[in-house]
Amino acid sequence: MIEFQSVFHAFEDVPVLEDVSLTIDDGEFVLLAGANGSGKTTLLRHCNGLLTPDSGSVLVDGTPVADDLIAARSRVGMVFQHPRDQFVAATVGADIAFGPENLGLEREEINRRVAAALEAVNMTGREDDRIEALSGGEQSRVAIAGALAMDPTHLVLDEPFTGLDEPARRSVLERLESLSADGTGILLATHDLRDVSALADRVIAMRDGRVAVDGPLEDALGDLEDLAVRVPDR
Ligand SMILES: Nc1ncnc2c1ncn2[C@@H]1O[C@H](COP(=O)(O)OP(=O)(O)OP(=O)(O)O)[C@@H](O)[C@H]1O
Repeated sequence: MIEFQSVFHAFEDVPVLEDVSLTIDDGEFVLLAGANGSGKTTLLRHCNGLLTPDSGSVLVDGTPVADDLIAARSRVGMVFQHPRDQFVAATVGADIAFGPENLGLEREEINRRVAAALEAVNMTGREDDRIEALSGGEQSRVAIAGALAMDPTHLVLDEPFTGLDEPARRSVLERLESLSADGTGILLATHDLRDVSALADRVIAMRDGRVAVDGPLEDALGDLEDLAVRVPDR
């Protein structure tokens, strides 16, 4: 479970998160919506300690993130909006293997996880490709694969479908759906709820750093339209 307890965060005295309280349960698939600048990325970066609250707490499975960063980072898989920030190796296979290697897993298990993660993003057999030679969409898929290979208990994704072609998007969505069914909590930030709405248990929408909407999508549609979020046709 990921829990925000009355979290405040400011950048240079400008408040960006104000009194954010929410819980993502295991196996719950939650969409995080809101206009540009409403605080989505800032919220996501608190889930594994990339940012720390000015006041309030963020807990992962009951432990404050700030008390055990390593535990939070092994439990919460993070996919950034700009995947270039995320790579640590020159080739696809080496990059995806990096996290599982740090967990001290056996080579056979690492190879299995890399292959499964590549399959999930429709890139089977691309282990030896150089990351810098990949297209933007392919790099996004490698970033998602890197998070999947950690087998995290929670996945936090910031606009993961930007630049993905249709087969890749569908493949990633299917993988997220099955992970959620198996108990992985998923928090996915997006401006566009149309593609993912069928999977989501709940939508949280931010307005000016505050949670403006939190509930099942069907209850929230009217409010979401006011928040510059693309919603499915009714
Ligand atoms: N490192 C930073 N330093 C100063 N201000 C920042 C920083 N990061 C974010 N902000 C500001 O915080 C506010 C919220 O930004 P954030 O990236 O969380 O919004 P967002 O909802 O994810 O937006 P988008 O939909 O455009 O990705 C913005 O006004 C932004 O300019």
